[in-house]
Amino acid sequence: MTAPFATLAEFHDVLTGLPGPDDTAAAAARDRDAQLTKPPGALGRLEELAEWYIGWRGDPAARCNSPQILIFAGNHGVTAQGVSAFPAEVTAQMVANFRAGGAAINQLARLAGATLDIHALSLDTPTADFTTGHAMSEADYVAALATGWGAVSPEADLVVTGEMGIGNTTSAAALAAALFGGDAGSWAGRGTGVGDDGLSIKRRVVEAGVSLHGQQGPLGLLQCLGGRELAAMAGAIAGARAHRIPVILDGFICSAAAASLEQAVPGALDHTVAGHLSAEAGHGQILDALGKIPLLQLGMRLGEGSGAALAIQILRGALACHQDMATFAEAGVSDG
Ligand SMILES: Cc1cc2ncn([C@H]3O[C@H](COP(=O)(O)O)[C@@H](O)[C@H]3O)c2cc1C
Ligand SMILES: O=C(O)c1cccnc1
Repeated sequence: MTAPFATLAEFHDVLTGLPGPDDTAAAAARDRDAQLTKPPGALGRLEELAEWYIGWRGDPAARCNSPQILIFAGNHGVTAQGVSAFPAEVTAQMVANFRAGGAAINQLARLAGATLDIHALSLDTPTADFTTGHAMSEADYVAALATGWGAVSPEADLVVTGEMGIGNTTSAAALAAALFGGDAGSWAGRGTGVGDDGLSIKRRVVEAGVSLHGQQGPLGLLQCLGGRELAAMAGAIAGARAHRIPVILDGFICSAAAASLEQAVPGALDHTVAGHLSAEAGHGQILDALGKIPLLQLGMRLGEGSGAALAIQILRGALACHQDMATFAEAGVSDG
């Protein structure tokens, strides 16, 4: 679908006007849950997950049959400062690997029966180094938001947003630091595995980025400190909501990009859940600030949408129980 915005101001307006959940469908889900053959609350978070999903789909009989995993790839000028354990060429090499089926996300997408769409965003033109200027011009930024928005398939019933971009944990750390405050350097983690020297550089880079751009508003911060793949994830998260498609967020980078939306328009992430808690330092702080409790905690720190892809099965478990369990009346089980 073509994006209904051509400027950042228009994107902000669109974000403000996106639909909310269907309270009637959510109430029907709550009502049915109370009749299912289990003690009240015994399925724990699966119960709220089913109600959340059904509310956003607006359909009491909703199932998750057609998940779509989107991977956006971008390159970062800031890598020249030595912030990653891997060279920038790896971004394009991994895009080729995704297309050939050889990455972790290919295996997890196949298991989930999800479509996997790869969008490489101007890999030959890295963003500008955010310690000296805006990472993206407004035109580049809006184009990336629009790519994300347009990548969402209206036929999907769930979206997972993932990314690939060497250097993007530095970008995400700077964005989170600027959005949430605190000691800027402490938002930097080891990413692909930088040593102590690399981590010191990262901390200084994050501090420099925050001191240069920290006065921007949330969507301006995504332009100044983010990357094309972060902007595209944000655009896809917003675009999914326009179709009433719930979203499972992935790790640190995805959550930082998503947080810009929530800071710009509170409630903008209500149609999302956190798929997992990444091992990257700072992810827990972002999720706490967003009020999101991750579904999984597996010590993963990969990105690519991998943690969120695994969480699809948790959502399916919630919906299978909700839709297919017998009620007390149907099964002839005495209720409490
Ligand atoms: C082979 C390989 C596959 C990956 N898949 C995801 N990432 C992850 O690591 C990168 C971020 O870490 P940093 O900021 O330290 O560069 C991103 O591309 C992210 O998706 C990968 C990284 C590598 C090396
Ligand atoms: O949590 C993530 O998204 C992450 C962490 C480290 C490296 N790449 C991605």
